[in-house]
Amino acid sequence: MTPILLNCRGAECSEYTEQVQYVKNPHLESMEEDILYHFNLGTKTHNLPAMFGDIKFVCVGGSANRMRAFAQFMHQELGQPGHVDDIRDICEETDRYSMFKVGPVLSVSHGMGAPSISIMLHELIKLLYHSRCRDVILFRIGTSGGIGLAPGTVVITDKAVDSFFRPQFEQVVLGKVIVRSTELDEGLSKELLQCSTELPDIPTVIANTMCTHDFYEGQGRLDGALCSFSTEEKLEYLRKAHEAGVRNIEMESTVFAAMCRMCNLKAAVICVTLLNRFEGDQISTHHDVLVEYQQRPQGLVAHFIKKRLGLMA
Ligand SMILES: O=P(O)(O)O[C@@H]1C[C@H](O)[C@@H](CO)O1
Ligand SMILES: O=c1cc[nH]c(=O)[nH]1
Repeated sequence: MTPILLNCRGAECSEYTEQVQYVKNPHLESMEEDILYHFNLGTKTHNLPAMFGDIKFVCVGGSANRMRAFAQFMHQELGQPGHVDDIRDICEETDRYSMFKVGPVLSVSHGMGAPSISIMLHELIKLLYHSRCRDVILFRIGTSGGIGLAPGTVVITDKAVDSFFRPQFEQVVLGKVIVRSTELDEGLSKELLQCSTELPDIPTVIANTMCTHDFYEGQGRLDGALCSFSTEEKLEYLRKAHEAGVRNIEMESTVFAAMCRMCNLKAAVICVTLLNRFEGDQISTHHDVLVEYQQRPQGLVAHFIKKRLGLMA
């Protein structure tokens, strides 16, 4: 694995002659200013290349606190100067998303579900474009419900599939349905799996991930405020998902994969399972155990980043 160049900011970097286009929008060129509203950042108000030009890895996950903890963890892992408590939320003036920068690593929260992560990704990808970043890899590090796996297993997504087990994401644009592929980078997934074998206590598999638009009925749960099906119908659906190679369920992977693919960004989805859905719906595991589970995708990605940076002995 070739270590990547650090401190290489956009156009200053002589190793690269061509910029990969992360955005696919002809209208952006003619805009005098671009306001990234939900980040409270903009091309006129902020020097984005100076602030973000050296970003090489972006990690996203639902919760703001988890993404702050991940930034603090990366600060230690990368031996960054200064105190972890001084890592500030770059988006602190908005309460939509949180963003933390640690050297070449950006850690961003995206909230729950496809609409929330989609808005964040539009602005994040434009941020990378305006900052003239190159060779960036994106990771979604999250939680999920497992299908036939022991709780605590980390699933690296092979195919991100919808509720019909199709590897696609449907977006309604101007009243028409646009279908986008959710194919992820196979080499990156394999590299992450290799990293998991180099770490103790991170049981990891590569498998399909189902992305739903709801946590309760949408994931076949019997414990929501509404439920329109029987226990047997729920189990039959989970069995069908299992037959389709699905081993975990979450709520963002398809749109994350589709947008990264459209925008030429290498990406991977790494989610820990909090429970085995064949055994129940409620997440009743002790809080401390859940916290440790959530750290597993973080440890795996940290190991990958350190290897890529040539920081492993
Ligand atoms: O990144 P997180 O752990 O928030 O992702 C999953 C999918 C939903 O956003 C949420 C549901 O609890 O967890
Ligand atoms: O069951 C689960 C657990 C976490 N996240 C989900 O979307 N589903």
